[in-house]
Amino acid sequence: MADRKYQYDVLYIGSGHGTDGINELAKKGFKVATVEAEKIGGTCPNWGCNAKITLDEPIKLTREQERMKGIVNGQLTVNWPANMKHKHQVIDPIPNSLEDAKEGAGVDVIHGWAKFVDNHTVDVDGTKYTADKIVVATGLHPHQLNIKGTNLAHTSKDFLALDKLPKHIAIVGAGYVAMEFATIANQSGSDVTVLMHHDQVLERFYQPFVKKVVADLKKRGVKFIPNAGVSAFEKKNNQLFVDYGDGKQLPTDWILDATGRVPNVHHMNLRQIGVKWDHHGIFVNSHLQTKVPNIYASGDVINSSEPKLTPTATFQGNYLMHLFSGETTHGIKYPPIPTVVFTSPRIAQVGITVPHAEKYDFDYDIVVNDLSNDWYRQIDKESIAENALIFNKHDQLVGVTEVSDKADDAIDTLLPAVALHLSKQQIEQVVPLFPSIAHDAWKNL
Ligand SMILES: Cc1cc2nc3c(=O)[nH]c(=O)nc-3n(C[C@H](O)[C@H](O)[C@H](O)COP(=O)(O)OP(=O)(O)OC[C@H]3O[C@@H](n4cnc5c(N)ncnc54)[C@H](O)[C@@H]3O)c2cc1C
Ligand SMILES: NC(=O)c1ccc[n+]([C@@H]2O[C@H](COP(=O)([O-])OP(=O)(O)OC[C@H]3O[C@@H](n4cnc5c(N)ncnc54)[C@H](O)[C@@H]3O)[C@@H](O)[C@H]2O)c1
Repeated sequence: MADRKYQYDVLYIGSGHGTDGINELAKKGFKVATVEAEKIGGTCPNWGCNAKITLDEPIKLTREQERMKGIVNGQLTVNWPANMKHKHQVIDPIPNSLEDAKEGAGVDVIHGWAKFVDNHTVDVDGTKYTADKIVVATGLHPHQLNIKGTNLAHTSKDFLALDKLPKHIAIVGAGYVAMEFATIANQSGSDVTVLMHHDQVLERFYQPFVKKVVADLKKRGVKFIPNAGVSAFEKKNNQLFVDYGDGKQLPTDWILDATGRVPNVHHMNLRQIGVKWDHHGIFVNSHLQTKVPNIYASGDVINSSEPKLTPTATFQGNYLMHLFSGETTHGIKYPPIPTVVFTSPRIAQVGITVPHAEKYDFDYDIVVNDLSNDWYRQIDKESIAENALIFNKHDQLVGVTEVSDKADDAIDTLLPAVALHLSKQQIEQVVPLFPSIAHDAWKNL
């Protein structure tokens, strides 16, 4: 532990998943604090994963009921205000309960905006705190298009707090946020148009699977405009317009700018104290150390090729806890990080991707399975259900991608095989219960 020349052994800026491990560090006897400018817990619980998945639950249910039509009678519809009320009931208590848990573990929770005074001192709204080590875990904020009328557009955070669902929503971008929110809004009764930058949706995902999801959304009335070239947002007589293409205008009631997220690195004096960053985030070495040796970074704010997701942030936060407590001196070594787009059906993947396996086809075998014929998928009539399994030359599963209503669970189930490089013999020793998604997923290996 550090000498007490500083108030804290470790001070974290931010309180999201990039700071996971902080409670354990406190329980190990370290003096630690977290500074949070907004809500305790950061993006994921308050205006990211948890908030979104709460709104998505009724969407999932209506889709399932639709498939079971004639067996389950009636027509389910989503009541948006009730769905939003339920989201508030589930999500709003989270910051307080996280704060209680932190304080219970011995973490000091400081509310306010942190900026560096020097490499051991942080100023929070006029009060100074000193620490031996400081972790910058400040995350990202939504990118805003630099075009005329940009202030007329809203962010993912605004969507997740909409009291009333607009009749028409224009979504700019075709990534995670665009596709998940297009699914939720469309199924809740809104008319949705997606304005794409190029001609690909979810460009980092296996395109044959993405195309199935897009075709399904189109059937449900979502419109996609490729290569839209959005140039301005306007308001005339209470009506909003998106200017795109060559003089075209899309009338709309609400605009969602879903063009990505950018690092929270400004107004903190990072450059002044020597921490280096660019528009992808803060540069760190394999110990998550910035150019200033006692200052570290964790979570989305890091400039890294790892996906900017909660599991990555949690892994980094826990790594720092082990590093600071002397339990490791090694650099961080990432396991395969899974990811899922919560459309309906979902698209999930982990490990080696299909395009990579196709490019290096001498190293890999790709097995594509149409899962819609599996009896287990037939029970709830999944018609879009396919996976691609990627094996290396030792017959070990090294990557999976799946499109289906159960893709998230199926990928999670197969994670140990991918992460631990299980052999065929080891896989035979895993006996999932039956019937289950785990059994269905493991039987194809
Ligand atoms: C709409 C949406 C849906 C998502 N869904 C998923 C999902 O389903 N699954 C998934 O894995 N990931 C999802 N993500 C991504 C996930 O939320 C992030 O990867 C994760 O929250 C990153 O955690 P973090 O701690 O790095 O950053 P954050 O959670 O963003 O925390 C950073 C915190 O730092 C605070 N802060 C910033 N600057 C300062 C300062 N100077 N002083 C004090 N505090 C400061 C901020 O207020 C913020 O609370 C989603 C993201 C969004 C936007
Ligand atoms: N399920 C999940 O895990 C999940 C869900 C939501 C968000 N997230 C996280 O949040 C991040 C941000 O999500 P996102 O959807 O905002 O970003 P994204 O990077 O997934 O997608 C951004 C989209 O905006 C488009 N775009 C970029 N510049 C544009 C421009 N000038 N005009 C029009 N379109 C433009 C891109 O082509 C892309 O389609 C994700 O990368 C991910 O890390 C994760």
